[in-house]
Amino acid sequence: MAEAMIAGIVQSGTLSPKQIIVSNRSNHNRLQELKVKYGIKPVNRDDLQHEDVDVFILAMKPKDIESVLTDLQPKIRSDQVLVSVLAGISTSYMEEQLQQPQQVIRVMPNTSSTLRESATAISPGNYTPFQQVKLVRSLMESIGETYIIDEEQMDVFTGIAGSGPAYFYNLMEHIEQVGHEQGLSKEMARNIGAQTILGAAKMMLEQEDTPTELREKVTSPNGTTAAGLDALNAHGGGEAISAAVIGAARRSKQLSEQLQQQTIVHS
Ligand SMILES: NC(=O)C1=CN([C@@H]2O[C@H](COP(=O)(O)OP(=O)(O)OC[C@H]3O[C@@H](n4cnc5c(N)ncnc54)[C@H](OP(=O)(O)O)[C@@H]3O)[C@@H](O)[C@H]2O)C=CC1
Ligand SMILES: O=C(O)[C@@H]1CCC=N1
Repeated sequence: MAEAMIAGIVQSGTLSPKQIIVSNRSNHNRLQELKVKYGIKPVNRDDLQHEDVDVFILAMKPKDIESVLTDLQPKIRSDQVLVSVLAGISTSYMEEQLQQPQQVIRVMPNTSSTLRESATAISPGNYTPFQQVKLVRSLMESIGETYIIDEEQMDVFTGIAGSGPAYFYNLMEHIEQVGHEQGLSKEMARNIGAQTILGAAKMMLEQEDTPTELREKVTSPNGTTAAGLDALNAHGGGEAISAAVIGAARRSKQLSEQLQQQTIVHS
């Protein structure tokens, strides 16, 4: 996810690559790869000059957050903003762990950040002034559309937009396969599938019509689309998508609850 954000931010010109300092746990080759590809500044974790950083963007796995915050806590000032992209990690959890009125912002981007087409949610914590929210929002705007939301909506946002690209890629895997089985080259099936998703997405964004109206305009009585939709519904197509969103949102909530329980056990 970090690479997707770096790619989008560098492309946008919002920051120069030299302003982006990238660190990780141990994979030096990966840092060098990012340096060659984007011109960012790689830094070993232990050599990071924390006082020089305006915005920390945390992009490790949720299971690693506790140790990262414990490590950061004595090294950061309360006016430095911590932005977390971690699924299921609440701002209140971060604030508690940091043991001072720390500026934190939770965001949920997606991998389409690479092409500056993310749908990114933003929820500030309790101690984050508006100016910092504005700053982080402008950074997130450089990788796509942004939405400031109540943090309680973050789980479902994650289920739709954070995880969502994978549902469409999964759909495309099926389209590629069935197109190929029915006589198209895989490349042709992939391209026409992707162009069809792109066209439908643009119709949704640029036309006033509801999804239902748009669907009905494609569907001639007793025609091909009706036959396709009947098959889709018979196989639980629509419900499957709802279940995917709910499953991902539930997992986001669960990640948060698990950490909260661990904190109670520790204290
Ligand atoms: N993938 C996605 O589409 C999205 C992911 N997210 C969130 O982004 C986060 C990262 O996911 P993803 O990019 O897939 O995961 P990856 O496993 O690809 O990346 C995790 C990175 O975190 C680094 N890391 C781990 N521990 C530390 C540490 N203590 N200090 C510094 N760096 C550390 C790892 O470094 P090393 O390799 O050296 O161990 C690695 O570079 C997750 O929390 C996820 O919820 C949010 C939105 C979308
Ligand atoms: O699968 C995950 O947990 C992360 C969060 C959203 C997308 N990927």
